[in-house]
Order: sequence, then C-alpha cells, then structure tokens
Amino acid sequence: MPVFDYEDIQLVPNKCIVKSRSEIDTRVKFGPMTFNIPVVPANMQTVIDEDLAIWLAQNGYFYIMHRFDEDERLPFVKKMHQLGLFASISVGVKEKEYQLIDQLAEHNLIPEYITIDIAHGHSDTVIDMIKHIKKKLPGSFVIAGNVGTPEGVRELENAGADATKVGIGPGKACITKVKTGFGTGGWQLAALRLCGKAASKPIVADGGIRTNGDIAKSVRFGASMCMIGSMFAGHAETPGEIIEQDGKKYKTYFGSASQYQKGEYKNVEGKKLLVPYRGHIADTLREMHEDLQSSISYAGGRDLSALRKVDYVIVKNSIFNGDQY
Ligand SMILES: NC(=O)C1=CN([C@@H]2O[C@H](COP(=O)(O)OP(=O)(O)OC[C@H]3O[C@@H](n4cnc5c(N)ncnc54)[C@H](OP(=O)(O)O)[C@@H]3O)[C@@H](O)[C@H]2O)C=CC1
Ligand SMILES: Nc1nc2c(ncn2[C@@H]2O[C@H](COP(=O)(O)O)[C@@H](O)[C@H]2O)c(=O)[nH]1
Repeated sequence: MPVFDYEDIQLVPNKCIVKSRSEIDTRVKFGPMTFNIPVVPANMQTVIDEDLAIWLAQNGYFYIMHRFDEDERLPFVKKMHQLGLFASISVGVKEKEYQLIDQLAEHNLIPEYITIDIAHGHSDTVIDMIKHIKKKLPGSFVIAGNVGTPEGVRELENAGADATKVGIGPGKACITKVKTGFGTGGWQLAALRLCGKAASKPIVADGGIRTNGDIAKSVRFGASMCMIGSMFAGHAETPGEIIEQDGKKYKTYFGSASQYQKGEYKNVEGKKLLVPYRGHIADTLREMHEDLQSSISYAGGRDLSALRKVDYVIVKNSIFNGDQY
C-alpha cells in the first residue's frame, strides 16, 4: 500500500485546452446545492460564527456551523431560512443531540445539511444518530464522521449517511496522533485515496490542508469537498481578536477537543496556537478559486472532473525543495 501525504505528491500536467483560466469552472455539486469551490471552513469555534455563515451562504460558498453553542442551533436554522439561505449545522451523538433533532422535526425546521461530527466516527453512536436523523429529518443531507478507513466509510454509508468525512488526526490543532498513536496524520492523502475507492457517495477531506495546491490534490484522490481549519482561522471575519506580537498580527486557533474548547483538561486531543492574520476571507477564497482554475488548466480540463484523472508522482517530502512558501 503506497503511503504518502500532501507534500509527497506532485500532479503531472496535461496539455492545456483553454485560452484563459477564466474559462474554467470550479463549481461543485454537493448534496442539494452547488458551490463556487469545493472548500468549506472547518466547523470549529475559532473558524466560523453566525455572521460568517451568513456571508458564505450569501456568496455561494458551503459552510458548516459548529456545534458548540448548543442552544443556538435551532434559532440559527430558523434565522437562515428567514433570510432565504440554506441551513447547515453540526451535531454530536449525546442524548441532548437527539432532542435537538426531535425539536427541529417538531418545528418543521429542516436544515439542508447536518454534519455528525465526533472524533471517532466509525462507531455505533454515529450509526444510530444517522438513522435517527434520516427517520426524523429525511430531507436533510447527512455528512458523518470522522473516519479514516474504507470500512468506516462503508459502514456510515450503509447506515444512510449521504457523505462521509475523512481525517483522524491530521489537523494543525490536533494532538490525537501523539496522545493516542492513531490516525491518518502524515498519510492523510493516502487514507483519502483508500476511502475514496471504497466510497459510493461523496467524501469530505478533513484536515492537513496547508496550501491551495492541496485542494487540487484532495480532489485528485477522491474528495468532493475539502474542510479547512488553520488556513481560515486567521481572517478578519473569523471569530476572535487580532493579537500583535513583535510587530506581527495573529489570531487564535484552538482544537475542538482542546481544553480551551472543553473548559477542562479531560480527554484532551487538541491544542491552541496562533495563526498569522491574513486579512479578508473574500481575498483568500478568491485566490483559492484562481489557483484551482490554474490546477484544472494543468490537468488539461475545464472543470473539476479533469483533476480526478491526472497522473501523479510520489516525491517524498521534497516538493518545496528547501524553499519557504
Ligand atoms: N478529526 C479528528 O481527528 C478529531 C476531531 N475532534 C473534534 O473534537 C470535537 C469533539 O469530539 P468528541 O470528543 O468526539 O465529541 P464529544 O465530546 O461530543 O464526544 C462524542 C462521544 O464520543 C465519545 N468519544 C469521544 N472520543 C472517543 C473515542 N476515542 N472513543 C470512544 N468514544 C469516544 C464521547 O464520550 P467520552 O468523551 O466519555 O469518551 C462521547 O460520548 C469534534 O468537533 C471533533 O470533530 C477531536 C479529536 C479528533
Ligand atoms: N485531533 C483533533 N482534531 C481536531 C481538533 N479540532 C479540530 N480538529 C480537526 O482538524 C480539522 C482542521 O484541520 P486543519 O489542518 O485544516 O487545521 C477540523 O476540521 C477537525 O476535523 C482537535 O481538537 N483534535
């Protein structure tokens, strides 16, 4: 089994068939809707809040609201629908989460997307929640995870998940790999490849994306959507204050299983770090769009489907060749 990560791979160019990259279409159909690019900011408290969710939905981007303001989720769905926007929320698997699903059903509030988001998603607790959502809110598109194996993907799909989220431990704020010794950290792209081959429904690549080129690589290895945390956390529109240190600007990014999220040091699998301040998120999203258009041009196509077929080479840990990005 070949094992590699994002930085170990280069995609091999094909003959260009467009006159300008502006001709290239990066849109992706994911569930009931089509989005500008196959990218979603992570459903984490230092990455997304209500204002950003509204902006993303209004501007043709996918979003998934985090699940850490538990009681705000039902009003959030109501508000998004009143604004004429799609609602996309996260849930866990504990008893209170079943009550939320029941309440949404009682109020006929049907989120377009529901993401079941726990650390070890290949589990009966997730399977039970998928079945509950599909019974109570059959109109919602259910994304379930996280998993890191083909077996995990198949079991969640068989339980009724409409998409699965792949990535155990590759995240920048993650310490699962060192605390437990498990996960897809260091070989996330190869794990994505294995999961993609097993999947019969869309896959979300979650964690470990560090450059815009990694988005194209994720699509090559099976992703329909890429979830990104650290690259989004440092924007003007993401939650939290700007911090100045030695004349440089940063924002805080912490793991959803960190003590900062949990409020206690128990079963901690995440850490807190500073990420460079990057200005406005619209500029970053525009650059991702442009870079993806370029990627598709190198793939020799006009849309994302061209990326899925390109050849690749494994160039172990050498793509930066000593250069700093
Ligand atoms: N993608 C990744 O690699 C990881 C992501 N996270 C993120 O952190 C957040 C919190 O996740 P999580 O702690 O699962 O959420 P919750 O605290 O809501 O826990 C969900 C349930 O799963 C149980 N649980 C958690 N971890 C494990 C495990 N390794 N084995 C068995 N049961 C487990 C919990 O019980 P109990 O706590 O009592 O065991 C609880 O019943 C999520 O947003 C998740 O995505 C966290 C770690 C890894
Ligand atoms: N092991 C942990 N993983 C976490 C935690 N909080 C979030 N995450 C995962 O990371 C990705 C984002 O990864 P990035 O490389 O883009 O920064 C996120 O979507 C979660 O799946 C955590 O506390 N521990």
